[in-house]
Amino acid sequence: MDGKRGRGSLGATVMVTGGAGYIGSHACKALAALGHVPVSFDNYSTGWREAVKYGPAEEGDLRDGARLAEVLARHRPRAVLHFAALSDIAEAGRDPARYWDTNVVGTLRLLEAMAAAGTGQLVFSSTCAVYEAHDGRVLDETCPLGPLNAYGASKRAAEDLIRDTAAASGLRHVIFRYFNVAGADPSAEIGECHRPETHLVPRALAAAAGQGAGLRINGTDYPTPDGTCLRDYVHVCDVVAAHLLALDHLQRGGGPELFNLGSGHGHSVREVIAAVEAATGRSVPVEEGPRRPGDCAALVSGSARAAEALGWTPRHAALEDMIATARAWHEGPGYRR
Ligand SMILES: NC(=O)c1ccc[n+]([C@@H]2O[C@H](COP(=O)([O-])OP(=O)(O)OC[C@H]3O[C@@H](n4cnc5c(N)ncnc54)[C@H](O)[C@@H]3O)[C@@H](O)[C@H]2O)c1
Ligand SMILES: O=c1ccn([C@@H]2O[C@H](COP(=O)(O)OP(=O)(O)O[C@H]3O[C@H](CO)[C@@H](O)[C@H](O)[C@H]3O)[C@@H](O)[C@H]2O)c(=O)[nH]1
Repeated sequence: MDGKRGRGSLGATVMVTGGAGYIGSHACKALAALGHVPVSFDNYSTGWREAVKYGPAEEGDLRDGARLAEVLARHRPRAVLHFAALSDIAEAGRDPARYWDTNVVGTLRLLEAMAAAGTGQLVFSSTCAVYEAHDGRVLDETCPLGPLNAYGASKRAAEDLIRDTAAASGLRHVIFRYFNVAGADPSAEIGECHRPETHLVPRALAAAAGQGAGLRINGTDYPTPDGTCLRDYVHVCDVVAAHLLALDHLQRGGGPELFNLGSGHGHSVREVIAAVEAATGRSVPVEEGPRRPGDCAALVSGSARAAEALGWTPRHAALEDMIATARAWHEGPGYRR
């Protein structure tokens, strides 16, 4: 995995909240490959125990301040990568309180515990769902905030909480707003697996493999070239590489930063389906359904700021690369069927 772009000093302990999840497990693998010790902190609500295999596993809930304090005191990490969250856009619309509880209250508990333990570096996973809908326009970090949905609202609140806390305490932090993360570890050791799965790429792969009832396209009447939503897909290994660069930035004494992470290209739902069909040689059975609440027509990233400040460029920006690695994971022995 090419997380080796960010080097930093060897042997640092880094706490990874959500280390059993999709992106967090890839971060743990990349950290361990560089000689760091990734301590996963996870309650396994959407993640998997067997994905925690690159460092110590600490079971715990973000909202449990005493448990966080105990884990931070024992491992004394140099930094925290904070991935743990709930992130199902449709579910957030149905049950916003649960999202604010985990994503905002959980982040507050983490910040309190870090302050008490003297852990002074944080990298936070935010989302492009914090932006206002600007259909067709490339979104950079200066674009007005919406947010687009209740999930985005909880992430925006968590961002504000981090910024206010940092201003008062000197906590050094980097906030990343990811676009749509896709793909898998090229060795197919780990990958994306949620139950239920809501994300387009794994759902299309499952449909191509004849698993489940086929794929519903959420809306075909958007003002886009083929009527379906355009999203900016970014490879999970590129996202992780940016986190390693952020850790270097913080370790060098770098100040607070906010960066989008995307590949800079919009792909429609129909294009993703066609790419899955091309990769698998199988057709994806689809039905056309209504729009999904909380969606907008287009979300495409401008990531110039991360390139300039961190030297980050996506190395796997081609959709085919994301689908090939996701497919290898989906069809390989590690996938949970
Ligand atoms: N996947 C994407 O496309 C995407 C895009 C933008 C932002 N993000 C953000 O990136 C982060 C990681 O996303 P992911 O796709 O890996 O999600 P995921 O669901 O695979 O991983 C989240 C992990 O957090 C854990 N978790 C949830 N609530 C917890 C709690 N209260 N205490 C402890 N652990 C808890 C889960 O068990 C899981 O292992 C999230 O913050 C998400 O909002 C993801
Ligand atoms: O069965 C499906 C699944 C998805 N979609 C559509 O495909 C697009 C991508 O959806 P999905 O893969 O579910 O990702 P998002 O819901 O956009 O959410 C991801 O991307 C967001 C940024 O856009 C992040 O904020 C979230 O954390 C992350 O989960 C959207 O237009 C969906 O409506 C379908 O049409 N059918």
